[in-house]
Amino acid sequence: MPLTKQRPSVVGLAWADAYAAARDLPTALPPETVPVEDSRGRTLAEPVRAVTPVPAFDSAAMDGYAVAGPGPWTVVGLVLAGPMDRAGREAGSHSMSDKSGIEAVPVAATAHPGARPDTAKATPHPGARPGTTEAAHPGAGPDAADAAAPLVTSAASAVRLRPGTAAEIATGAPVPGNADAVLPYEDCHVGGGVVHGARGPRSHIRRAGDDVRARAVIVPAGETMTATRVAAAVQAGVEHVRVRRRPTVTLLVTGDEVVLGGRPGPGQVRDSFTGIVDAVTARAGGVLHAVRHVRDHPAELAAALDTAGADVVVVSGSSSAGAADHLHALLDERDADWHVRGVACRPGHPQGLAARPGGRWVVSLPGNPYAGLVSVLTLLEPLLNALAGRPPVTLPAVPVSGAAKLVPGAVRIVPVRDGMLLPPGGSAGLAAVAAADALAVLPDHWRDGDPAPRLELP
Ligand SMILES: Nc1nc2c(c(=O)[nH]1)N[C@H]1C(S)=C(S)[C@@H](COP(=O)(O)OP(=O)(O)OC[C@H]3O[C@@H](n4cnc5c(N)ncnc54)[C@H](O)[C@@H]3O)O[C@H]1N2
Ligand code: MOO
Repeated sequence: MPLTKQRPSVVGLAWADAYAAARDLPTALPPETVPVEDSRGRTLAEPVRAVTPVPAFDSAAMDGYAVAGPGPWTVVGLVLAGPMDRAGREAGSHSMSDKSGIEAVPVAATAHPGARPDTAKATPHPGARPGTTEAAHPGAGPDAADAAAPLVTSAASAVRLRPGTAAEIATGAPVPGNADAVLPYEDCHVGGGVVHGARGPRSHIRRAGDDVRARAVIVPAGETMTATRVAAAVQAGVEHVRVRRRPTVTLLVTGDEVVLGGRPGPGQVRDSFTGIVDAVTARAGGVLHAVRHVRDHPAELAAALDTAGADVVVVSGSSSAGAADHLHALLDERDADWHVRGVACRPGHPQGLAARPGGRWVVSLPGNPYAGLVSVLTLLEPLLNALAGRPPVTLPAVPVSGAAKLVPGAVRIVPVRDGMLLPPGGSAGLAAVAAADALAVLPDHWRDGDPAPRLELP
């Protein structure tokens, strides 16, 4: 850069105003519908509502016996977890006779091995209290498999137990209609096909809709989907969600001296920005579509700007006043609307944010790597958050300790670790910030121990 030009001074928009402009000016991209399984990291344009209640049906919370009326209870069958029509479809079905204690029930023609407690071997259930169980639960022995058909079904929602009867039941299986409770194996004992025990204070029945009612909001609009939220939505029968379109980013890496890969030769430097822009773009809900190297020639940069075809074009280098810095002139020629053109901060003051006609954005990063990182966090991240439809972020103010050389009329942005200032590096190096867990934005009135806005490092 020509040495005759004026020395750079820290002038420009206040840092907090620059951050707020990037965060508040853009409007969210339009919504689209995607399968819920693909929605992780996407921002909701509409709330996710339960399609089905959770649980979807009354189900057993414990392995044991579903009982109806006062005890003791004669065991009349076995209810397993599974598709509601599984037993009938797989094994053929018929109605249980009135003697069974169960009314109008489609049941399987073949018994589950060991389903009848009175034919089961006298082996205690592993979880049962010692001495309380004299007969076994399902799977007790092959002799039982040959026995006459008992109720073996998962269609228990259609099943109604008569008072004084019980159905052995698995956790998660649908509870027969008018069952009052499930007695866990541990709280009862079985002899001669009869369950003895007393109901405790809890029914051990999960009622349909206990967790979530149909149509209830599971995740509100504006929230970002996570793996946990996807799982909650899937559990409630959700198949598709309305999310904001992801903002797309193209990174134009300018500079004849910059190489995108390999070991730099004499006079060359290795690009520092691709990984940082990729990580922050993903964190903000966007997607880095393309990275292009652009030589220091105005026509080449002009062509790259005009063909980028992304919602946001990030240009590294070319932010300043040097003979090879063409970005500002090119954007002025293209009627760009500069919202930020220089920020009162150190490092990173030459950064900028412009809107091009047609709703596309340009973020200008200073070429010095630490300065560029500051600008990624000051302008690019809040811009992408807003385009992705995320709610505006108020940066946390976290106490910072140590000594810093403050900048009158501007902020100094410094690496911190566990709230302690680290020895500062220059604006061109990244080693100092590599030791940090965040950046602190120190105003010129900051004092040791004062809180300062915290920028999370990618
Ligand atoms: N006369 C003035 N000179 C400078 C000013 C000023 O206001 N007046 N500002 C200084 C500040 S502050 C910064 S920051 C830089 C900004 O420079 P540019 O954005 O124009 O970038 P370049 O001049 O192309 O490069 C600066 C420096 O960064 C290296 N660089 C560039 N791209 C990359 C990359 N992708 N990866 C790693 N390093 C990169 C480049 O090699 C240079 O060393 O201007 C000051 N000068
Ligand atoms: O601000 Mo420059 O961004 O000092 O290196």
